[in-house]
Amino acid sequence: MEREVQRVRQAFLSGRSRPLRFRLQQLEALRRMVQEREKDILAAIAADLCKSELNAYSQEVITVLGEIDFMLENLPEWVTAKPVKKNLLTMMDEAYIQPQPLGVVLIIGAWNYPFVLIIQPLIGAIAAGNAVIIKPSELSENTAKIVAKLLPQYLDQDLYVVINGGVEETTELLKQRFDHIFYTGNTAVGKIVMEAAAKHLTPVTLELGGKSPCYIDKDCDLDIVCRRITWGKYMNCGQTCIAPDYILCEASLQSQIVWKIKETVKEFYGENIKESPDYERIINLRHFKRILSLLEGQKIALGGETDEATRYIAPTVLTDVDPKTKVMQEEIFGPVLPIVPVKNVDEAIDFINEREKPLALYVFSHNHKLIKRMIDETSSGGVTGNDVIMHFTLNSFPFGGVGSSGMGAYHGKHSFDTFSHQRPCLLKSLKREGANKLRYPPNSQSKVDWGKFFLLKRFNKEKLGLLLFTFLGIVAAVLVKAGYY
Ligand SMILES: NC(=O)c1ccc[n+]([C@@H]2O[C@H](COP(=O)([O-])OP(=O)(O)OC[C@H]3O[C@@H](n4cnc5c(N)ncnc54)[C@H](O)[C@@H]3O)[C@@H](O)[C@H]2O)c1
Ligand SMILES: CCCCCCCCCCCCCCCC=O
Repeated sequence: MEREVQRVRQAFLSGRSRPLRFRLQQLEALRRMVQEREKDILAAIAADLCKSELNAYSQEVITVLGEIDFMLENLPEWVTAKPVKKNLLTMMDEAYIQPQPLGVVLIIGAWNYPFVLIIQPLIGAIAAGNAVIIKPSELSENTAKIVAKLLPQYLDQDLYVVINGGVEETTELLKQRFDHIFYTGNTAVGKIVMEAAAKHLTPVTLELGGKSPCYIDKDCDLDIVCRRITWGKYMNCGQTCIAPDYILCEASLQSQIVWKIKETVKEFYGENIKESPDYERIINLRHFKRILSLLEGQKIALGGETDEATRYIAPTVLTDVDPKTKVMQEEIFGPVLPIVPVKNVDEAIDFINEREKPLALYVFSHNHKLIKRMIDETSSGGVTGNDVIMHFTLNSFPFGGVGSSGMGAYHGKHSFDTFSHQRPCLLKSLKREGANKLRYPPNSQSKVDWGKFFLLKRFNKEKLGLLLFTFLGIVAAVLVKAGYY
């Protein structure tokens, strides 16, 4: 492992990942890979998650292709040095910020969207000029294998390396020194990653999870609300980091919500959900059993049917859920939707604020002021009003969590920034030494007064007179030199 990381570091130190032309060429090669090997990639995702190729394409490949196009279009502008405002002490100098690559980056992916969750950060890391080691999730083994097979056929083989394996390999990998670690997965492992990173003072981006609430106000169109929630909750069989985890609403709305979700489930997946190409399965038996255990003692208002052999769990809704029960203590990450009755929006806000900060928050209402209030008085990684999931699709947004749902963010320019160091560069001349005397010892009150003037723009009357006098002297000298006198 150590030798592998060394090999990637040597490739980075060769400097070839830095030129803009190289980065663009690698991103174009990555796009070619996705387009030419689309069938293989879709088949691998399908095998891992029992997902139709159409769904794999629209949930993963579209995002990847959109991100590459966006980078190719904007990267030439992002890599350029940006001049900054100067103060009176540096007004004659060159001052700019130069984004530079961090070095060797480790990307650790999760299994639930196994392709996009490693390739989207990879795009950002390449765009910023880094070398990258990618560790796909071992739970989505087909995607892990195809990525390890394809990447070396299209990208620089020493700069971008895939290492496959399980907990043992990841643990070994985390002992090495990286310049940044980008981890996607659960919060418990996030802590392990951060602890390992701390040993080398390596900065981390942690894309974690949590329970994303969904508040439904009584002033809204319940047909539309339930259609949108059904889409976001049962997509990928509920195994989406930003899926609505639970609903908060007035108790009287529950029966209508259940009825409308039931109708929508029928509309989306047909009478026989098991036969639907649009309904996925739980990733493995451990997660299947974990989700089933969340149903114990609950009032099942819809669904609840399961099949262990195929790891099928029907779209399920629970009503009158007690917040103290297990289903409300951990992220569900499956097709189970609890409804927790609250009296009003005040109680909903308190409910959210008494818990860990979620990755996403959803609010449904005709009342724009209520949505704004919910945003102002709570905290979450991202928010979508009157819909779910959709903020993920906008690459002008930073995507990430806050508090226990994560730290740092990516997508579009935010990925470029995450994998770059914003290096301040000040270029002075070796001339004009007279002006520098001000900061050299021995110090004096007069020097401090001039320092206050130059840096804080604060001056006393005496200094103002002197300054005016100096200024008039300079003007007179210029006029004399120009031949006016
Ligand atoms: N914020 C996001 O963008 C995002 C996206 C997807 C999933 N998630 C979250 O991830 C969670 C689901 O993913 P998961 O954690 O089950 O995925 P997972 O089991 O695939 O684990 C994620 C990665 O961590 C590694 N890992 C697991 N145990 C480890 C250990 N003990 N030491 C070191 N590395 C270890 C795995 O090899 C894998 O690469 C959910 O909480 C979900 O909300 C977040
Ligand atoms: C054919 C129509 C395209 C619709 C686009 C909808 C995109 C949904 C993307 C969902 C991906 C969510 C990934 C979240 C990562 C965390 O788990």
